[in-house]
Amino acid sequence: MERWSLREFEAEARARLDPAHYDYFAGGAGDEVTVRANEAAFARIGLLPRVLRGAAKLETGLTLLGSRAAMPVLVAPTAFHRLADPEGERATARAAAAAETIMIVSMAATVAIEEVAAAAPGAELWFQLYVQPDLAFTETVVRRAEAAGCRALVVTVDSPVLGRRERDLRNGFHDLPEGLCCENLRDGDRVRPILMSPELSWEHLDRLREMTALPIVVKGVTHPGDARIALDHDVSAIMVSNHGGRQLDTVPASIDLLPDIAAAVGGAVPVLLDGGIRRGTDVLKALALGAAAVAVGRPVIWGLAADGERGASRVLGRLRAEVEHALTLCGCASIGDLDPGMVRRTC
Ligand SMILES: Cc1cc2nc3c(=O)[nH]c(=O)nc-3n(C[C@H](O)[C@H](O)[C@H](O)COP(=O)(O)O)c2cc1C
Ligand SMILES: O=C(O)C(=O)c1ccccc1
Repeated sequence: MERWSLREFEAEARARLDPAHYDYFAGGAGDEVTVRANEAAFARIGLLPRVLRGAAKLETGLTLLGSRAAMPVLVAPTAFHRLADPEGERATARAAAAAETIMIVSMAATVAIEEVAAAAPGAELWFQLYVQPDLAFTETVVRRAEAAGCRALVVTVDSPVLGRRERDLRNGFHDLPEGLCCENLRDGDRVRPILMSPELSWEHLDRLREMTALPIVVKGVTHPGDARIALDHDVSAIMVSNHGGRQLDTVPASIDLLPDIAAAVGGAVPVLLDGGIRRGTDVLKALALGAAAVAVGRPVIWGLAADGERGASRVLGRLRAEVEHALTLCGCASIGDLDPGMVRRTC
């Protein structure tokens, strides 16, 4: 099958995946209003290219919290990669290393963080954490991530409880198949369940701040007021995200939330964004509106399910090529040349 765009990988992945697993990856909460909004919102924003700027040499690289990335597109943390490919997160990490970008490894990975790091020596890895009510156990997970060489902690804060995903309920999908588990949750001879806790508060973030010297990224901020509070808690970056529409349904598209959050943060820390990025032009729109970089979730899974490590590599490579092409067409020599004046709301 020809794969000219990220969307074509989804069709191939769907044909190969167990339908219940496809639904788990693709689906979201409630009526999936937010899932659809994330992608649709990009189509309502236009790009205004600048001309005759003599931008010959292109530079798409950046440094984020001390990690180098060759493009402003990171791999978002997504769970259960071994449902998509037997190599699972090892394959994804190798693909991220080949694309010279950062992979945020999910706490719910089906390969242990140490093994992911060992499988992809060149990869820049960050670790996504759900703070567990048992802070001592949380600390053991943090220590593992540090020892494996992860360079930042991405703390997901949009999940005081898991979103209600009706596709999963309909399919009866609630457990990993025999032989797969969340390897980062091993505790002696058992594997703990990942707990979502409505009791989590900024105090837990402060405890985490004392626990580790790693930069902390808060993932799942949608309200500008929370972005301001996060700055008072010494976070190193803020990630605007509605969890790909999988938590609270009807949260607006993340790209539509970005301008207010970028204004609230005022450049104090980098603002990252995920949700609905499917094209290089989407990346440019997010950067023009104030994001330092974006992350992609589902497209990487579709690449992995379609063709393993090679598929994930191709997804990231295609996005990089699209970013370069769109930047050139916009008259930009680097991502720093993008500004809010280059985007226009079209409806
Ligand atoms: C199948 C799947 C699993 C996910 N698992 C996690 C997770 O373990 N931790 C987390 O913080 N976010 C998780 N997310 C959310 C992603 O990090 C990201 O916010 C979202 O996928 C971005 O939207 P996109 O898929 O449109 O790119 C998951 C998303 C998907 C689709
Ligand atoms: O499915 C998800 O979106 C997710 O974040 C998650 C949370 C806990 C375990 C597995 C996945």
